Amino acid sequence: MTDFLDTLEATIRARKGADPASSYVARLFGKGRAKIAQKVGEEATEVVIAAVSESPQALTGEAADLVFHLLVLLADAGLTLEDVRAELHRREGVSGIDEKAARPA
Ligand SMILES: N=c1c2ncn([C@@H]3O[C@H](COP(=O)(O)OP(=O)(O)OP(=O)(O)O)[C@@H](O)[C@H]3O)c2ncn1[C@@H]1O[C@H](COP(=O)(O)O)[C@@H](O)[C@H]1O
Repeated sequence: MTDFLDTLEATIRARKGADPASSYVARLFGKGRAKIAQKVGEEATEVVIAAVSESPQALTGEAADLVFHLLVLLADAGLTLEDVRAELHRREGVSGIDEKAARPA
């Protein structure tokens, strides 16, 4: 699973500068960061709707759309899944409750 996400990430990165007539990802890159971010927001909203009122299959599809568009946004920002993995790894074992309590007032 992780390997496939790495492959997808590489495919997305390779679409920078590709022909927008034949590549959805190239078209998205061409629209710019704000439009890509907007798509992530829209897909997140669709995840929320599916989670509360649709089937598990619908939620799976919307979650896939969200992850895919998030990968495009990360690539546009020059970030990688490895950056996200490293951040999650850094947080490993730190309870969200403890982390929040330690924040400056
Ligand atoms: N995983 C995906 C993937 N998931 C969703 N989508 C597309 O994302 C779009 C989202 O649909 P929407 O209806 O929300 O968007 P829209 O109406 O097209 O866009 P708006 O006009 O609303 O902004 C659809 O066109 C989907 O086909 C994807 N497009 C591509 N991929 C992967 O990216 C690879 C590269 O794609 P291309 O760049 O198109 O070759 C593909 O081989 C796939 O592996």
